[in-house]
Amino acid sequence: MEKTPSYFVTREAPARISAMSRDTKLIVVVRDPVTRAISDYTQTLSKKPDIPSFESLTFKNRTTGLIDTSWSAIQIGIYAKHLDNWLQYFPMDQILFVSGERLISDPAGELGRVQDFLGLKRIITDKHFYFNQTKGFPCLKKAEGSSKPHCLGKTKGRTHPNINPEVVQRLRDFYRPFNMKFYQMTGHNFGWD
Ligand SMILES: Nc1ncnc2c1ncn2[C@@H]1O[C@H](COP(=O)(O)OS(=O)(=O)O)[C@@H](OP(=O)(O)O)[C@H]1O
Repeated sequence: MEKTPSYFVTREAPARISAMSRDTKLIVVVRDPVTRAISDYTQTLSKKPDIPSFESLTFKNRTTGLIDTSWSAIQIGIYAKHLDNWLQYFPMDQILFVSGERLISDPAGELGRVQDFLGLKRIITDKHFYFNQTKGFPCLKKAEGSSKPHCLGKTKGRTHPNINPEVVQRLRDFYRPFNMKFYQMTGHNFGWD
């Protein structure tokens, strides 16, 4: 498996994948774009501790509240815009949007949707997961080819920095219309607003 959020937001990706096979099934994990942006920033911060604050990168102009939509952490969360681009090449029924929130609260349920979408028998169920209190996330009871439990690594599920609540609110307001459009396009309310 090869995965990166870059595919979803790269303009040329749908045409290229369609040229390989028009029957490709596409799976995209989406989460609240505000949390996503903070998660993205947290990842960059872990590699480059000297970067400016989240708050200062968010705005083109802090006084007017103008958001810097060219900052990739913010740009990636404008899901409706990216989906528009994919729909030029693929029908909606070839794209599955997995809820990042439900992947944590109900991993078996969300993987059930993935298995159905791929036309697979539902092999992965509730029985395969347990909630690991230390990790704070669901983990596999048995990893593939092993009898031991397995959680994702340290780079998944990092603690996010505290962000100024006014900045978070401004971002919520910014994303709301794009989220609404995304819910309409997918026929699914992800519950971010
Ligand atoms: N079971 C389980 N364990 C740990 N983490 C989990 C799990 N399910 C979902 N997540 C969320 O996955 C987020 C990181 O995955 P990504 O796909 O964004 O990582 S990456 O972009 O490929 O590096 C990661 O985001 P952060 O919390 O911001 O680190 C998690 O919230």
